[in-house]
Amino acid sequence: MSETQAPAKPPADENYPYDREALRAQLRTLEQTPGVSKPDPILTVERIERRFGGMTAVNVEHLEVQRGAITALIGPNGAGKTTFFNLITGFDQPSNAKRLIGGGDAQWTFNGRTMRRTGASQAARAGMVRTFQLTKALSRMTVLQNMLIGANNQPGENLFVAPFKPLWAARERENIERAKDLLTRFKLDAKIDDMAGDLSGGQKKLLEMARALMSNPAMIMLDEPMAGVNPALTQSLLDHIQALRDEGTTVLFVEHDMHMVRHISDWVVVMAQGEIIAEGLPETVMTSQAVVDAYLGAHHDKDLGDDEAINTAVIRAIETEIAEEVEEESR
Ligand SMILES: Nc1ncnc2c1ncn2[C@@H]1O[C@H](COP(=O)(O)OP(=O)(O)OP(=O)(O)O)[C@@H](O)[C@H]1O
Repeated sequence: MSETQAPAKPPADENYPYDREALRAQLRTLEQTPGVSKPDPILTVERIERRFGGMTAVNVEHLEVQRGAITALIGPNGAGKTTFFNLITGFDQPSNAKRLIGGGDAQWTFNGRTMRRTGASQAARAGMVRTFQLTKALSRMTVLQNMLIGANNQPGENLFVAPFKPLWAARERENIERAKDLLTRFKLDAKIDDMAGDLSGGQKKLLEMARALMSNPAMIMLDEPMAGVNPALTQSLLDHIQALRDEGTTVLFVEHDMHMVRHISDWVVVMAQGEIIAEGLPETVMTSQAVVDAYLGAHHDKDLGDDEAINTAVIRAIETEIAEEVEEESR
């Protein structure tokens, strides 16, 4: 699909009015408290827990993600954001998962479908795909081969289709066409036959995003899309994310870059020590006392070394915000 072509709406969202301002106006009326109900949630999470030994990495009581919005999930290092992503997309299982005998009561509903112990490929088929903090482009495969892995109607996966060449050949052609359209859109078409390992860090991020879109998901979950991306590609990534939302894809992303969070998100969810501690509009939530305490509290007894540079930037961003707010109030 070229940038000028009308985008195909995901079928799951055909009734959603993709009007950003109307959506934002709706969100502005919501109470800014953890677990607040959304007008039209695509994802609703109930009581999901993940413990590693004696440590609770995730303990989310209730969270709703608004359909058609860009929601940022932020929080200090170790807050549980990636683990939460892993649980929701079936890359990990909750410690309180429902089992036949015993087990807990973790449950989440995606697009009207109840998920409990769903595997990653089932989650992707349900319309929920994710990217990873460290890009997972398969470096010894070409860019096109990487894209084809992202298609969820791979002919070889289906035992009934695989023996019938005309059927799978048609699907293969369809997938290649879609891959080419997406690569054009992400300006990677010239690299189609290159090895993925030869792409720059930023291009690998774009490839991962493009690959995730091969299955035309209703929701894309991006884990730190900006990490390691050079400034030249930053704007292009931001534009792509906004374009996805404008086409009706729900976006949930984890990010440490506060500029990006403020710039593109419609709603912000804040995690600390595994729990959702705040939710709200990007312009206000980051100045809430609970959020400031979570960021500063997580590090008050710690020497911030070089490897904590990202985190330090987050803290600085929040401190600047507070200073600006105090200055404004004193005027
Ligand atoms: N496989 C694992 N085994 C043991 N502990 C784990 C495992 N995965 C995550 N943890 C721990 O769970 C907690 C939450 O980690 P997680 O990576 O989800 O946080 P995060 O908010 O994504 O952090 P960051 O912003 O640094 O990526 C951390 O204390 C981490 O050390």
